[in-house]
Amino acid sequence: MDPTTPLLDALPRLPKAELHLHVEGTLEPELAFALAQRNGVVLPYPDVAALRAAYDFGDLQSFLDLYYACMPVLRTAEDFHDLTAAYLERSHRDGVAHAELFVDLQVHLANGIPADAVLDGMLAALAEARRTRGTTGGVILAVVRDRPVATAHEALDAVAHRVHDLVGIGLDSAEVGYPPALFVEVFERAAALGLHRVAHAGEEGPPSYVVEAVELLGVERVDHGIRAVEDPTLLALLVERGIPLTVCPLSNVRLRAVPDLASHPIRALLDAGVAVTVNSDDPAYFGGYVGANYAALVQVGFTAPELARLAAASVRASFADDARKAELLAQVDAWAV
Ligand SMILES: Nc1ncnc2[nH]cnc12
Ligand SMILES: [Zn+2]
Repeated sequence: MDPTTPLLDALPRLPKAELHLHVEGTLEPELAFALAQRNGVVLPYPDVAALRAAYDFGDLQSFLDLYYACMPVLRTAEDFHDLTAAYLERSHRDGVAHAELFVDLQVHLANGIPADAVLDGMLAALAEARRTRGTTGGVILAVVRDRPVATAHEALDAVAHRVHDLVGIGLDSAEVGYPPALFVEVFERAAALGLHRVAHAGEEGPPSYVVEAVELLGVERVDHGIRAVEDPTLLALLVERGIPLTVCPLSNVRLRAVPDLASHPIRALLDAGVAVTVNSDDPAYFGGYVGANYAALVQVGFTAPELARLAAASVRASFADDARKAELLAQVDAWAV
């Protein structure tokens, strides 16, 4: 027997929080075509096989082009419900007990979809998952940084009447050329509305973008953040302030942010004392849900106690309430291979 088999078999029983997950990045090709048919939308690919065959990315932008090309199939609250429900069901099988989902609201608004349809659909699926499986979580409004800043304010305007339905604000999409400094006012507004703050930084962009996200946007977590490894002063800042990174190993390989898993900086980040969590980013596109990301770490030598520490870090870094965190941390503690 492969010596890693018992650990791989036990991984789904390890309770996890998934903190870096784009709901639109869970759109499997089969669902994309089903929704296209339901809504009379034409996808720029003839069939599921052709769409899946296009999943060969050279960098973040080549992925984003395809990701945004699929988004027009999402039109109704039912669509957002079905997408979110499919993710929550799938990730439950990987042991996800708490999930915080990004949504690119600006893009849906630009496609003519009301904010309420997006949120109603997602929240209905989250409520069902809570009722039927005990899964907790929420929605993070992701600011699409390569669209005009005014449209980020419009997205905030569109949800201001129900801001309690969101857990936070984030920052995603094409990174290089769109530094966090451009979004100071948007994040100040979100903070005044009581939202938690996170931002993608240091995925493809330089370590200085991570510094800006921390110092100018006041983020509580950094999404990706892997290029922080290049700057010892920044690493010390992340450790001192206790700012976790939501790392997505398979995403980084698929988008060629790193050459391969063996050279991924996750080990160096952990050795530096940074709080690291493991997440799937856009699992429909990157070859695996969060379980596959943990399993990939097993292949590069991570042990059961190390994976349990990563899961515990994900719970601590989440925006779940203290009682829920304590409950999940006790479950992580009790996990045995
Ligand atoms: N990996 C990623 N980086 C930036 N924006 C994204 N939107 C969806 N996935 C993303
Ligand atoms: Zn992301």
